[in-house]
Amino acid sequence: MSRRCNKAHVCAACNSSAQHPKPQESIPGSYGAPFIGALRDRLDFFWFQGEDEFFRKRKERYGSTIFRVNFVPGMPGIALLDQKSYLVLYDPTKVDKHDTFVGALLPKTDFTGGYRVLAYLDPLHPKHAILKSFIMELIKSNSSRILPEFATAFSETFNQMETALSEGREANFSSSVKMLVLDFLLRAIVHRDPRAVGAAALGDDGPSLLESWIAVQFAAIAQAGLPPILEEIFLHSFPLPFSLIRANYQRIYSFFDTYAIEALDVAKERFDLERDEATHNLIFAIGVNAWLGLIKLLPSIIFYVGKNNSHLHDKLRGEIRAAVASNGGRLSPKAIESMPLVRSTVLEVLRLASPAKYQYARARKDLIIESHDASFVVKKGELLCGCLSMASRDPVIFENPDSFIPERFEGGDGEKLLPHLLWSNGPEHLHTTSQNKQCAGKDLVILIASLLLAHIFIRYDTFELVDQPSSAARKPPQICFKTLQIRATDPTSDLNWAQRISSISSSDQT
Ligand code: HEM
Ligand SMILES: CC/C=C\C[C@@H](/C=C/C=C\CCCCCCCC(=O)O)OO
Repeated sequence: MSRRCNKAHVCAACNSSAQHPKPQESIPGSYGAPFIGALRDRLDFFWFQGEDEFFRKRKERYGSTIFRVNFVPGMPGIALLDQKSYLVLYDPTKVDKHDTFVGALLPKTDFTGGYRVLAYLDPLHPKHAILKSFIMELIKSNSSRILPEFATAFSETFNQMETALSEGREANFSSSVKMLVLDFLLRAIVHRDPRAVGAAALGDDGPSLLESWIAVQFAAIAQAGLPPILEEIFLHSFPLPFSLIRANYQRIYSFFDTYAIEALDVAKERFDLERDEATHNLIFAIGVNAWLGLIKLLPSIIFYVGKNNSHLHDKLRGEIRAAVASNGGRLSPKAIESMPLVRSTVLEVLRLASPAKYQYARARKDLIIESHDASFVVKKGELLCGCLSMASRDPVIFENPDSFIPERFEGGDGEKLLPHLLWSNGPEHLHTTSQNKQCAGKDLVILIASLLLAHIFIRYDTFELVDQPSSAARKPPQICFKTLQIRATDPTSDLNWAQRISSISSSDQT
């Protein structure tokens, strides 16, 4: 339940109709001396403070959730850290999303076949609606494949997890999720198993090919876990050339060009897209938009549920198994819709750990932007940067903003918070369209994350995670299973529950 503001202003959070405050003289903060200021901020961001402290310290120093600062790799902009100012990023009459997918960082189009792909286009661009509609159509037309293909990929992965644990090896989900998600996406949307024998097969190389293409393309803002001096000199100081990964990208392109036959036919016949442009857009949508987001989100789901095991596991297990049982033992779309705690848990993880941490845009005209207690003038063309992890913890909106509360989004009070859940580049209660920049996979993401939890608590009674070593602070945490407590076989069937559910899901088209 959001708390009432007690400040004199128009606030989206408490909907009061008080007078707008007069815009303050200037936005607090500074960019520092040319080059030096940007370098200092970059070193603070990556090394001396880290992302969270970087913004938290400046918010306290300036006494404002809106301030000027240099964003990595070195672009001056205006940070938006509260839920009120953040909403300007979603107003196409006020902001221009052209070439702001990763702020002012603009990888060469060599990485995407010479095209500026969908994620970099403003909704007013003539190609935006066509390309967005193409991706949305692929998700919609493959909806019947989502549940069975996820069930198969899940089962393959967790058979490996169980084998690793039984042999005393590490059961690293952060690593195995990369193949799980890629297998699932390519089988469901491209209709081709990446490891099926063929001239353009990816084999087991899919994840590493994608990682190399992403790492070089976005090196300037990546954190590779190298020693600071090496990372600063070789990754953050100048753009890396496409030639470093040309051969790898060619393999990815060949796979899609050879096997994405139905998808590329849809591109041509329904949207009149040339094959080459459609292929590069499809690769980016699957490889960056979908795969990169999901391989970060799914381990976070496991981490947050795993670290809160005991009572939450009992409640999730009870809800999931009851929903499946009341749907004829089928993990059907209807069963998924009967899991309010699963959905709320997924939304809470997306609030606390959204994989897309920043949203950028440029002021389309001179603007007044407002926080909960101040307003400022922004000049046309200035870069705005929404810091999602701060806005998602706005204390004006969320009770106990830093706490993981799996029930937070359940029931009537939970529904009232949906306008403040911003992970998909738009409020959760609104919908993706070809005219906005909200995530094309918004509903698919929540379905996939819900399926992960459902399959976990169908196959296992509970699980434990290996504690994170503190020394791994700078690298992304590795989520590893310590135990997977398999559910007892069902006495009424010669199949155990996991096998039953997988077989039913694969044949279940309802
Ligand atoms: C956890 C996973 C995901 C997260 C956190 C996420 C989040 C986002 C965000 C924040 C944006 C807007 C980026 C910007 O313009 O600033 C976006 C755009 C997009 N997402 Fe996702 N997404 C995820 C998964 C997916 C999936 C599974 C798909 C399916 C193909 C997808 C397709 C897209 C596309 C095509 C766009 C560009 C939309 C446009 O430019 O209008 N995403 N996503
Ligand atoms: C991290 C991707 C999360 C969700 C995908 C989403 C939108 C992403 C917006 C910006 C991410 C740009 C890629 C940055 C990669 C940096 C290297 C790394 O962290 O691995 O689209 O659906």
